[in-house]
Amino acid sequence: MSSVTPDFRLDEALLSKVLAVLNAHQDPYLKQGLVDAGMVNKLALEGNRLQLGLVYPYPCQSLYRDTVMAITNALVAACDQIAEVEAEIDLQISTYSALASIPPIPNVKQVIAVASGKGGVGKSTTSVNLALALAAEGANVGILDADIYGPSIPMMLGVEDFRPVSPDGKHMTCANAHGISAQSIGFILTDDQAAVWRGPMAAGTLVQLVNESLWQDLDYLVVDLPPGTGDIQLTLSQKVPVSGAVIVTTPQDVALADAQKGVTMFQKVNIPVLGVVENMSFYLCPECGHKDHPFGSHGGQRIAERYGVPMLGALPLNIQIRENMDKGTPSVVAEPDGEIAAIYRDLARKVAAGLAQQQTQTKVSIAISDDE
Ligand SMILES: Nc1ncnc2c1ncn2[C@@H]1O[C@H](COP(=O)(O)OP(=O)(O)OP(=O)(O)O)[C@@H](O)[C@H]1O
Repeated sequence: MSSVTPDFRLDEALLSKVLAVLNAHQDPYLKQGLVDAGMVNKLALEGNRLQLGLVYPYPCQSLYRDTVMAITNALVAACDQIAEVEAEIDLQISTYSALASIPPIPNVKQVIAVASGKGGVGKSTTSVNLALALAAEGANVGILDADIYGPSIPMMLGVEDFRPVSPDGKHMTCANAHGISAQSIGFILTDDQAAVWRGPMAAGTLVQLVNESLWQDLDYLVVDLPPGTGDIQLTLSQKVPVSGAVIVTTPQDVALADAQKGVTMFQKVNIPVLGVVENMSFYLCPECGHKDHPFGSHGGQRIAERYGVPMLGALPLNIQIRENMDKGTPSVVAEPDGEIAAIYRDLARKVAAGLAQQQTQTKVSIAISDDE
């Protein structure tokens, strides 16, 4: 997956042993050994310390430490010459659009469209938490609120008062919230003004918002589409260089029927569907811990199976998700170590791993010796 030429400075016998150990370590999201995934780009021995360079094509920095620990233990056990491992980990994400005919957005490597067939299923909630989870895993992220008839992202990110300015008379600044950039039609228009727009006008304005915002070197731009599978969604998917789409649904039959339309819409325009998120999937009674399925069960899984796309995750119906949103601090930042944040981060890693790319962003150095 990495385009970097590997720099291996070990003698042949040690090199083959080390590569075998590294390839026996499966990346949980790419489902490949580290060597087969093209992630090993540097190997050198200094005394009994192995210097290891790893390149990730998707953000997962919360897993780095455990990965390095597991690799270190395996290498130390298998190779007498190695007593410790010093790992340097890069994140490289490359520019990619599913439709080669659409030029890339300046400063944006990949665009993830988040869609739902039906309104109110939690599409914006998912978009915001997905964007924040990608950022928490080490990526530079922006979010575009394209939900023209109900722009809720300014409120969800606690930046309702932001008003864009245009330093060059051509582009608009974005809001910064919890470490991500955000742009919304809600920063510019009142709800009443946007609600009366007809499809073509709305779609045109949204394409303008995508292209004329001052994005700052984004790895991912998450686009929160309006609900439905009509003209706006179609125009956006044909005019914006989308890399992949995520479909949000609840387990209810009516939502599922609409979600299926969403999957087929993207498949028709050759945009890969990265998977389905089932929101409000279950309810855990805070008193007795009983798990209930108020909207039915396994609907998202059925859609995923029918269309051959991954099931990305299931979020509970949980009052804290709504309360955190209403306060402008989504669960991923309000309770970063909580169970909800963990589900969103897993979802983010699955989405990003599904997109597969490269370009150096961050460098993290972790050194673990065998006496830890
Ligand atoms: N898993 C959840 N548990 C509890 N409340 C949730 C959950 N997901 C979303 N909500 C709440 O449900 C409401 C609708 O969510 P959201 O605005 O994300 O839906 P949407 O699909 O984007 O809606 P629209 O179609 O209007 O754009 C919000 O008040 C949100 O806080």
